[in-house]
Amino acid sequence: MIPLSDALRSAADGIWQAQHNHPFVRGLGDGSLDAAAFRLWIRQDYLFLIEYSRLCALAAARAPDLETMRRFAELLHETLNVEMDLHRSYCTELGITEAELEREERAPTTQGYTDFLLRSAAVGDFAELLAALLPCMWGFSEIGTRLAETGLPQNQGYAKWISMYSSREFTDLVAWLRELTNEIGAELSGAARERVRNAFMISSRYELAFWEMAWTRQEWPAH
Ligand SMILES: Cc1ncc(CN)c(N)n1
Repeated sequence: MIPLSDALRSAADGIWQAQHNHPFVRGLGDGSLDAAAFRLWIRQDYLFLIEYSRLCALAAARAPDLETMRRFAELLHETLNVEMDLHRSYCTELGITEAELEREERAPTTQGYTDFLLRSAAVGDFAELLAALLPCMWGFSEIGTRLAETGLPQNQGYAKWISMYSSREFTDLVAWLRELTNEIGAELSGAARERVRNAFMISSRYELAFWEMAWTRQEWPAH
């Protein structure tokens, strides 16, 4: 039987291709992305990563064995310290202050996506949690790798973004997550496989919606 991660990637191919073709992603790749769209993305993604860290912590807590627990603890550490550090350094460069970040509220897409991820972790089984998390890691890795293959843009900030998500560490984490998904997938019944597929599709749609949110600058009036 086809490994579960390949089956999921294939089911979501249309959504993933739309991400590769999205003007925000293309603009990162060729350096033409409007700085205002990137600023909005950074602020919202910082809020996303706080909730995503909770998801990694829940994944560690619900992991079926010690090795998986250790790997999710590592992913949590990487997210809180490496990935969020990158965002903090962008904020400094772009003149976004800590106070501004603290005032930032989750836009509906960020809210919907993070609520979905944490709901999957709270009421789904471990396989659903994993399927909801997988597009977050794999999608960024695939995008970063493809953009790196076409050469880094002149814009240093966007080049740094691409280097982070195409890095060896990030690619290795995705390879491990895919392996874990394939192992767990081999044991799943038909109904459980369907729930896993649903979770993967929903996260993939939210990934696409997240680029769109930043591209169309879905900002909300401060109250
Ligand atoms: C929305 C989103 N999805 C995934 C990633 C990669 N951790 C991210 N930074 N932001």
